[in-house]
Amino acid sequence: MGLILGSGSPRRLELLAQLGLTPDAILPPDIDEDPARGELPRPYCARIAREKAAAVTAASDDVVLCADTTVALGRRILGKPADAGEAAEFLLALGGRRHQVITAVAVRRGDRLWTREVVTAVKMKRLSDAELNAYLASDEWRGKAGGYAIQGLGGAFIPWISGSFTGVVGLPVAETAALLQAAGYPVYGEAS
Ligand SMILES: Cc1cn([C@H]2C[C@H](O)[C@@H](COP(=O)(O)OP(=O)(O)OP(=O)(O)O)O2)c(=O)[nH]c1=O
Repeated sequence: MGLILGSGSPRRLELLAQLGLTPDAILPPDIDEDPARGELPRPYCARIAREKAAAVTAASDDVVLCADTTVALGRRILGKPADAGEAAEFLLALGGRRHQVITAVAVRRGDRLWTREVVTAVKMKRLSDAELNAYLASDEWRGKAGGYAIQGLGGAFIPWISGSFTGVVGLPVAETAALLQAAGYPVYGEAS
């Protein structure tokens, strides 16, 4: 039985390492991540994680781990900003308010699938022009849902969260360990 990380996110690889796990292969899936018209953030995030898991080619006994992180501002889905202008728009919309960060995890073994959605409430302070400009110049917004990363410079804008810190970063480790165990993967060395 091999562990396949179906993700190109370096954060997910690091968070897996936090559990003491190293994947046997890293196979980032290539799927269309556009939301459907009117699709709400949580079902969208769960759907994308499932589609990622389905898109990874693996042997029937391999365990495939995929996830998707979506920032939700009310009913609005904030994906990865296309450019600095969009990142600025997201950060101005998020500042001074609470939003939700959803990470859906999907574990597949053969045709069996185990999934969890982890929702974390996050408060971002209202950003001054200097803070916004410094953050845009840092490039840390690139490739991050909602245009920020709590684990970097962006952490200075987050005075409060309620939920899973590792979920916000991209892979909630407690739930991931439970899903891998449910799929029979020996997280703590035990076979099943
Ligand atoms: C909100 C937030 C998101 N992110 C990142 C995690 C994810 O990598 C990214 C959301 O994009 P995803 O589409 O979830 O993942 P990805 O494209 O990086 O990788 P893959 O689809 O191959 O698994 O945003 C942070 O690193 N910190 C944060 O605080």
